[in-house]
Amino acid sequence: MAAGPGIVVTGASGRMGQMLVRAIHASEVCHLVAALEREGHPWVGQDVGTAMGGAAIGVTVTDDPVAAFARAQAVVDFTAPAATVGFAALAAQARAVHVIGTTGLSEVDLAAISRAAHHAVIVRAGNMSLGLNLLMQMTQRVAAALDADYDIEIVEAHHRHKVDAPSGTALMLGEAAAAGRGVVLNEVRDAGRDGMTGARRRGDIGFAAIRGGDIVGEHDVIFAADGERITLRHVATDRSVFVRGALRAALWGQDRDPGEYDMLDVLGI
Ligand SMILES: NC(=O)C1=CN([C@@H]2O[C@H](COP(=O)(O)OP(=O)(O)OC[C@H]3O[C@@H](n4cnc5c(N)ncnc54)[C@H](OP(=O)(O)O)[C@@H]3O)[C@@H](O)[C@H]2O)C=CC1
Ligand SMILES: O=C(O)C1=N[C@H](C(=O)O)C[C@H](O)C1
Repeated sequence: MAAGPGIVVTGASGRMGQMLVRAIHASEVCHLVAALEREGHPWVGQDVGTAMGGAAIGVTVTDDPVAAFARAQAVVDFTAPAATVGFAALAAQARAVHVIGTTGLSEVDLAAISRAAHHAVIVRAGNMSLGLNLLMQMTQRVAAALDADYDIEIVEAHHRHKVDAPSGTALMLGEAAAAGRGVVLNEVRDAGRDGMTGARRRGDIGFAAIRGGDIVGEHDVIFAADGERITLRHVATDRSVFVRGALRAALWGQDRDPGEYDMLDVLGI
């Protein structure tokens, strides 16, 4: 008899997807009901274990989200914005908990996700690790304690394959800093400096992105004043921290009321 909630992994061939499939297959508190890939993907129709280069695990990769979600209690989704918005509506129809790790979502995407959350539980976070969510709280506290003499800059580094910037995590940290300071991030956000930018505007929150090699995810929040500087730093060295958080969210979301939640809710911090 399979243990715990049944979970669908979307984007099963991706960096996060493959780690999630392995973790759920090895878990004693949940089980894998389906591995989803897009139509035409070479893995569709193969056993997901074999497709990943290992032993068969008895779950065939499918391109049919409706049938997959109908058998699931949770959908764990680290894909791309267009896919995630579609999955949110389908997961809500199936009343499955939708755990969203996908970043790069637009305001329009977020509004669609909020609509889906009227009917089902959605847990969404740009970073699912415990350490980063703690750093977010610290960022808010430090920002609340300091005035705008302390320039806030957020520097993030990721692998060469990452397609969005600033990272979802950097934006979460920016929101936390803005909340601490009592301002609206969109009114003070300064991302992508290049050329004759002029001097830094007092009160802005700046973002800078580094892309290279296999960097998993590194974030610095810098509070720079005349004569001193504070740096809060989180370094992820292994994607397992995100996998752990996502599965914790999938379990936590069972039997909750419909709505939008984040990792602070899940972690209770
Ligand atoms: N919140 C968090 O803690 C974390 C968030 N992330 C985020 O998760 C996302 C995925 O990251 P990562 O695993 O590194 O990326 P990958 O590119 O390795 O994997 C993405 C997967 O999603 C699939 N996919 C993309 N578009 C669609 C679509 N329209 N329909 C169906 N499947 C689709 C891809 O398939 P195909 O190859 O066919 O395109 C691929 O299998 C990113 O947004 C990243 O920022 C990552 C780590 C942690
Ligand atoms: O794309 C990634 O890899 C990651 N994306 C997330 C983000 O955009 O912040 C989380 C993590 O940093 C890894």
